[in-house]
Amino acid sequence: MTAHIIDGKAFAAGLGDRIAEGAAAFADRTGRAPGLAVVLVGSDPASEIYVRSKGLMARKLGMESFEHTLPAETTQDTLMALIAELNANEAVDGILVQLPLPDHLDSLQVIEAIDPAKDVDGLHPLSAGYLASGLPGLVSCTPLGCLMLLKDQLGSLSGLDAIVVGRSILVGKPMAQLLLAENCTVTMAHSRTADLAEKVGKADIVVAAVGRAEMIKGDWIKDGATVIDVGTSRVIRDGQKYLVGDVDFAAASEKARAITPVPGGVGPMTIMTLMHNTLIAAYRRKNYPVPELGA
Ligand SMILES: NC(=O)C1=CN([C@@H]2O[C@H](COP(=O)(O)OP(=O)(O)OC[C@H]3O[C@@H](n4cnc5c(N)ncnc54)[C@H](OP(=O)(O)O)[C@@H]3O)[C@@H](O)[C@H]2O)C=CC1
Ligand SMILES: Nc1nc(=O)c2c([nH]1)NC[C@@H]1CN(c3ccc(C(=O)N[C@@H](CCC(=O)O)C(=O)O)cc3)C=[N+]21
Ligand SMILES: [Mg+2]
Repeated sequence: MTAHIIDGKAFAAGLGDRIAEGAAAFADRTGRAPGLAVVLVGSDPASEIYVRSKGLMARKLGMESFEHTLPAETTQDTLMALIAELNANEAVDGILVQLPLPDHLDSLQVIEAIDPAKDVDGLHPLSAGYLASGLPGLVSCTPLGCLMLLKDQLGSLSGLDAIVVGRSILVGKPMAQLLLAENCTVTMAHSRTADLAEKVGKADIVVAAVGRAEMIKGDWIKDGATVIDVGTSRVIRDGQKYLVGDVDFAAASEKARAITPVPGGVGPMTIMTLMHNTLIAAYRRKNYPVPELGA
C-alpha cells in the first residue's frame, strides 16, 4: 500500500476561511475584532519565526494580534504582571505563552495565572480537567488539529486502536483524551514504554509526539494504519538542513493508509486551531452561540 499524504496546509486553509467569516461576524456584532495575545520570552530564532507567523495569520483572518516579546532576563514578577494585564484587557480573548520559558521562570505558575476563558493553548490545569471530564473548555491546539485530520480521513474513530507516543501536557496527554472521547481504545506510550515497536504495530491510529527524528520505523506500522506525525526535528544531512518528523516517512508510507508529512502536515493545523480557539474564546466570553466551523 502507498499512503495518501494528508495535506495539512490545504485543510488549514479551508478552516481559515470559516474562521475569517466568524471573526467578521464577531466584529460586526461587537465593534471589535477577536484578539489574540502571544507572549514570547527570550529570542530563540525558531520561536520568533513561529510567533510572528501566528500574528500574521491572526491579522489575515481579521483578528487583532497583540505581540509581547520580553527579554530573556525577564523576572517572574514582570511576566505575572503582564498576564494579569492581559487577563483584565477586554480586547484580549486569547493568551498564548510560548514554551519553553527560560529556566529561571516558573512556567506552571504562569500558566495557572492565565484566565481559563482565555487559555487558547489549553494548558491550564482547569482546561485539562474539563477535557478529561468531558466538559466544554479550550483544547490544546496541536491535538485538536490532529483530531480534525483524523476525522477527515476516517470519519468515525469509534472502536479503533490508537497509540499516542509522548505524554506531554501540550500534546500527548490531551491527544489521548480526545481519542478516548471518540471511543478509541488508547495506549499512551513514553520513554519508559516496553516493546514500543510491538505496541505501535497493533494500532490503527499512530500519533507520534516525541521530538526524536524518525525514531518510529516504517516496518513497525500496521498495514493500513493512519499516521499523524507531530514531531519536528531539525537535522543536517549531506550539509543540507531538513525538518523531519518522529516517523520514518518514506518507509511508513509503504505501510500506512494515510500519513501526515513534515513539514506541511500537523504544523499548519496547529496555527489554524489556535485561531479557531481564539474565535471560540471570543464568542464564549460574550455568551454568544459559537458559529459552526465544520471541524
Ligand atoms: N507541529 C506542531 O504543531 C508541533 C510540534 N511539536 C513537536 O512535537 C514534539 C513533541 O513535543 P512535546 O510534546 O512538547 O515534547 P516533550 O519533550 O514535552 O515530550 C516528549 C515526550 O516524548 C517521550 N519520549 C522521549 N523519548 C522517547 C522514546 N525514546 N520513546 C518513546 N517516547 C519518548 C517523553 O517521555 P517521558 O514523558 O517519559 O519523558 C515525553 O513524554 C517536538 O518535536 C515538538 O517540536 C510540538 C508542538 C506542536
Ligand atoms: N505554548 C506553546 N504552544 C505551542 O503550540 C507550541 C509551543 N508553546 N512551543 C513550541 C511548539 C512547537 N509548535 C509548532 C507549531 C507550528 C509548527 C509549524 O507550523 N511547522 C511547519 C514548518 C515550519 C518550519 O519550516 O519551521 C510545518 O510543519 O509545516 C511547528 C511547531 C508549537 N508549539
Ligand atoms: Mg515541552
